[in-house]
Amino acid sequence: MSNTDSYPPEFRPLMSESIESEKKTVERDLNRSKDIQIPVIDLEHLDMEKLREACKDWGIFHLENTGIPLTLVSQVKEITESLLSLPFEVKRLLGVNSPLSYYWGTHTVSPSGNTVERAPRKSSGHLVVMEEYGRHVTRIVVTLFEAITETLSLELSVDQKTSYLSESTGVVRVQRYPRCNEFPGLEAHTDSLEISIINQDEVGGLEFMKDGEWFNVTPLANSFVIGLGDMIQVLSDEKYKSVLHKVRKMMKKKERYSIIYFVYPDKDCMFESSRYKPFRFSEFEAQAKLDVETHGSKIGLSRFLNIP
Ligand SMILES: O=C(O)CCC(=O)C(=O)O
Ligand SMILES: [Fe+2]
Repeated sequence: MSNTDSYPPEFRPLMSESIESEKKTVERDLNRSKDIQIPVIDLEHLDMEKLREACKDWGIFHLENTGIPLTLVSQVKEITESLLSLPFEVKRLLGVNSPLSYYWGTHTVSPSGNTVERAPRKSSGHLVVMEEYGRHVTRIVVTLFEAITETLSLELSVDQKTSYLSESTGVVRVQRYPRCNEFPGLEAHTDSLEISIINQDEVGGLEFMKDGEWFNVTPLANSFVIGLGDMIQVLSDEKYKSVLHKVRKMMKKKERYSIIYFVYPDKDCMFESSRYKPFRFSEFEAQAKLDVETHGSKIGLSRFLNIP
């Protein structure tokens, strides 16, 4: 199926190129990230020691047995695909009052193609499904956050918990990466938040850095990928690290979809730790945004280091 029309005009020339020759593909494959088995955490039967190790040594892991009905996940995938495959002009022009936004490029990571438009609310049925999905991922992230703070022996009051992990900030973002040789892609970054829940499809392409090397996150059926963000790094006083990750630029066979849930601290939440100057989350966000606008990419936590 040719669905070039559903992509922004500036991406179409990249997509119409034929997928490069077998020889070039082999050369490129030699430079590819390595395969590795990341930890698999069972949410229903949480092994706290395994979780601690996954957070300390990896910052990224698969989460299984989450209690999300598989039919709900399939419905969310179907909605994602149907919304994103609408003609670009339709997505750009419709639904100005919709709560859904549409953008292309990587505006939170670098300013490339950062135009933000509104996308259509396709039907209220879609909204019901997305809300149900939102409730599940919120439940999962709250459970996981509590367990992570337990592995750190952090005793947080209810107010502190809801400030560090503010449920009302949660957002589900659906992303699509075209099938092509070289796409502007998602460059290496850490997420400016607590925890991300990534649902990547079977195409794969998510990569992360560990001990200075890039590795693939091989898709694992019926599970999610959990990534620790910058605020877990601060909260844990660097016992746990936010994971540097990116998405491969070349999708050889198929376009790729990912459905991600991001959840942030409250804007006023104060972070204090031995390594960083005290800051409010809103200050961190504003600095990250400014850095993306002025330097082309996020600088992140090193901006807040507590160097005497
Ligand atoms: O698409 C993905 O799998 C990851 C996306 C991501 O890391 C992000 O949007 O911050
Ligand atoms: Fe990310």
